[in-house]
Amino acid sequence: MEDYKFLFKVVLVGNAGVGKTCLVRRFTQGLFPPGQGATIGVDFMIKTVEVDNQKIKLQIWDTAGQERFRSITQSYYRSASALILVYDISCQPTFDCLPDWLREIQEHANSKVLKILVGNKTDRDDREIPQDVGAEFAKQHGMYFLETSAKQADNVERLFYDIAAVLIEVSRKQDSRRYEERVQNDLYSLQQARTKEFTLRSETSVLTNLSQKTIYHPSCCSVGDRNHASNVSDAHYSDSSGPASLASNSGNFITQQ
Ligand SMILES: Nc1nc2c(ncn2[C@@H]2O[C@H](COP(=O)(O)OP(=O)(O)OP(=O)(O)O)[C@@H](O)[C@H]2O)c(=O)[nH]1
Repeated sequence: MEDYKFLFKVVLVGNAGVGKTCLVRRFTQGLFPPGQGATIGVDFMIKTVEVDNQKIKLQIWDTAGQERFRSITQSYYRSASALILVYDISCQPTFDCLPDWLREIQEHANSKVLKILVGNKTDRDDREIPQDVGAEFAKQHGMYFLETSAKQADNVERLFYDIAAVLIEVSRKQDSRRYEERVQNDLYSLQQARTKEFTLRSETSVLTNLSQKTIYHPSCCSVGDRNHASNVSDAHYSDSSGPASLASNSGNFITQQ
């Protein structure tokens, strides 16, 4: 049986030809495939990594960038833990399309999905999008940012390991939030139960006091003036809400020590 502590689904999206498949194959198989053909629909690969001595299984979904597959690929966004949005640093149109991709993501992915912007093909010397422009775009849209080269294996391992590390952190926080909520709920129930028990006990003790030891003094009497005291059975109070409102009655109720 495979032992792993976490399983995360990571989905790559972005224009056709930006290098999504090459990034996945570089990471999972350690190679840069020559003459990589276009992806048809979706493809997936699995790689188990180790972060903080824990085995993490990454299920990596490589989607086709071509428009005609869009309705198929969109359906894979929903259950993704992380979405990697890739553009080609040497191809301006792939960067210009990013807002459209973000709209797609917003429409079809979970609102809490981890989003990572990747500028691929840094090995090329015909760069069209400066690094700081990519970084600024990522910042504006609450995304992590990294530039990579699938060809030269630059930052590819780092990309997936960083994602795994962040997802573990997010998952731990969710676990501890869930744990805190559970503790809060338990504490609340306990408190409710205690309050109920306490109210019952105080009601019982007030009633016991009333029936056994409490004497009534009209408000003109001084406390302890036993000459005016009568047994509780003579005490009258008009508030039908019972023992809890006794203290506010005009007469003084004094408990004999
Ligand atoms: N120079 C360079 N070329 C790359 C790099 N990554 C991918 N390529 C090339 O870019 C082309 C497209 O790569 P793919 O990985 O098929 O691109 P894709 O984004 O998966 O494309 P679709 O499957 O059509 O969506 C191929 O010719 C790759 O050899 C890179 O880091 N550097």
